Amino acid sequence: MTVRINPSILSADFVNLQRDVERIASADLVHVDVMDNHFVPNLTFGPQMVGRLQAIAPIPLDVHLMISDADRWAPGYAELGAFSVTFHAEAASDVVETARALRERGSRAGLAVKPGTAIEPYLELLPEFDQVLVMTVEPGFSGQSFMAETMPKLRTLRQAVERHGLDVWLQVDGGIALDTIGIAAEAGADTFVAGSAVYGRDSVEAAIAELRSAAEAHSHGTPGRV
Ligand SMILES: O=C(CO)[C@H](O)[C@H](O)COP(=O)(O)O
Ligand SMILES: [Fe+2]
Repeated sequence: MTVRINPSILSADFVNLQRDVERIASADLVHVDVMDNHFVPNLTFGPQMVGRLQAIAPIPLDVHLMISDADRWAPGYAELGAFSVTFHAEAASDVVETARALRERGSRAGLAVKPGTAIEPYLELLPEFDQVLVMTVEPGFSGQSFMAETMPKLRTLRQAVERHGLDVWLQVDGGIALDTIGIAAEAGADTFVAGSAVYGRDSVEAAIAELRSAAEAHSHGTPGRV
């Protein structure tokens, strides 16, 4: 199974964002956290900044919207050219319509769920999505501790994806570091967001390589895995 490492620029230096985005060129995607101080108690930036990041980033943008009224605002991020746009199930009134609007505009459609949100109601909708994001912390801030109690949700998703032969990426976000990434990989994740575990290191390149090896060692489909 292909492992993807998506550093989160929430842990970057906002005054030197271009420099910090260029430092992670060896990663797969740039994870861009959009927060509105309403859906979550934190505020980052909006479409103007995402448009500039899209113009300068050396790797594609993985936009994670933590904003209310996702149905209304998500399609605009796809129009900026983002590779993927993920919105929260808790913030949308029609997740299928919003996912279709994203795909029509050329982006991968992602559905995110908070730690306390059950995944079962969305399993039959999986073909409408290209990726599902299981939050492994309460959304809002970087540097929080990984919540292992979210792993059963990931196992349920992995089983559903395999059973139906779907190509849906399973992403985790929050508290992913060298000591937790293997737990999420073993539970079925293939796409890993890491903020502080990348930008908190002197060598972000070494951090990305080490996270990738640790995930691959526990990934589904790895030769030798039972
Ligand atoms: O969506 C997020 C927070 O809501 C961020 O992507 C996440 O916090 C990444 O930071 P860290 O890896 O330090 O937990
Ligand atoms: Fe995120």
